Amino acid sequence: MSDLVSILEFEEHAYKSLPRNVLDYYRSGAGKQESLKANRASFNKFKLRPRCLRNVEKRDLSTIVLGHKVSMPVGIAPTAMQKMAHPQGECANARAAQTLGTIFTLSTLSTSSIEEVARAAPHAIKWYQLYIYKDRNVTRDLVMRAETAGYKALVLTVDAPIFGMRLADLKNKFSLPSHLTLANFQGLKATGIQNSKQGSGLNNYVTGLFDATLNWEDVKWLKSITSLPIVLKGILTAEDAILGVEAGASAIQVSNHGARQIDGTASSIEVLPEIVKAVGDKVEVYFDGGVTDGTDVLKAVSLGAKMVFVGRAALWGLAYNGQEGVEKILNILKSDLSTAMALSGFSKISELEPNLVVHESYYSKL
Ligand SMILES: Cc1cc2nc3c(=O)[nH]c(=O)nc-3n(C[C@H](O)[C@H](O)[C@H](O)COP(=O)(O)O)c2cc1C
Ligand SMILES: CCCCCCC(=O)C(=O)O
Repeated sequence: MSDLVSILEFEEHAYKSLPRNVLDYYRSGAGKQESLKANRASFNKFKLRPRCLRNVEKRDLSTIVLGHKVSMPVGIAPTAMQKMAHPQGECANARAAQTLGTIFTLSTLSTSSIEEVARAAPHAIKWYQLYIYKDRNVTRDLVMRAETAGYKALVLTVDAPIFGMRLADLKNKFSLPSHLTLANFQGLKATGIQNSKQGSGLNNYVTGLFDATLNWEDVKWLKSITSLPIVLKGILTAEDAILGVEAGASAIQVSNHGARQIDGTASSIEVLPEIVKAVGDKVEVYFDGGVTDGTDVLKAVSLGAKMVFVGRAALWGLAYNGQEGVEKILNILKSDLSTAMALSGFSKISELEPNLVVHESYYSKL
């Protein structure tokens, strides 16, 4: 059992143990990384208004997401190429989600295949994150494979028509190590991702294969080829959230992609209230970005997020010691959330309300 007690300690450990090009790929944001800093720092702009004397002895953190019961409103966001963190990569991460009874989202750019992950964690609630390829037959095939393997939702990432400006990756000529592959594409050449001669190998790959013409018609097309619910991930405005609902999305994931796409956006937590106000009565709203403890989760859920996802935190757990490390970070978030709920006067997730959280400006206006 590790003696690490917080996500930040797992992060510190990963900073010391991962090879530099891998660490830089995982930790970096785009551009000057202002949004990256804001994702974490902005949680402190929202203050809790804890209530007292409300019998919080027994607490239930479970909730229902797209019809599936999860043990807590914290799940795992898609992150690419997890075998760079640990040899068991996505399979270990998914098994940890299975142990904790929560959602694991598999990236299109995974180093374990759709089917391998399904076999490794048959009882986990698995969602499949989709990037749309220029060749729609490639995309259609991924969707069919995810359906057949028992994934319960498609998470369409909509904030990545092209690659963000990630300076460390450019400098490092980031490449996927030669012993690893993008496991969903065994038959396809992973154009440019390995052994990059110039710039980020991932950027070279994305520029060659991803479809920058992507638009709202493609969401309708996706809906026409699948019976799975569609989650739109990467929405940052009420306008797009409304278009998403009109296009048939079942849920909206508020996210700035861990601040890796465009720098200069507001933090995810600052954006959340706008999206909840626009579509929160029509579809489920999820959240990711900068979560490192239970009070972050408590604030996001109180502001209307049905589910909160962590990206980097799970990678730091994976880098520490695979499945066990991810279980540890999920358990930390769970017990931290339980404590934060008790100390705020709440026993059930469904009781959490916007009134528990105020923007810091509230106190200066009194
Ligand atoms: C190393 C890394 C790889 C990522 N890969 C993907 C991906 O393949 N697909 C995707 O939709 N989002 C991807 N994301 C974004 C995450 O799903 C999520 O939005 C973000 O990590 C949340 O912020 P956090 O890392 O602060 O928790 C990635 C993020 C990181 C850090
Ligand atoms: C067009 C963006 C593709 C990035 C692929 C992996 C990812 O989402 C990330 O590194 O972030």
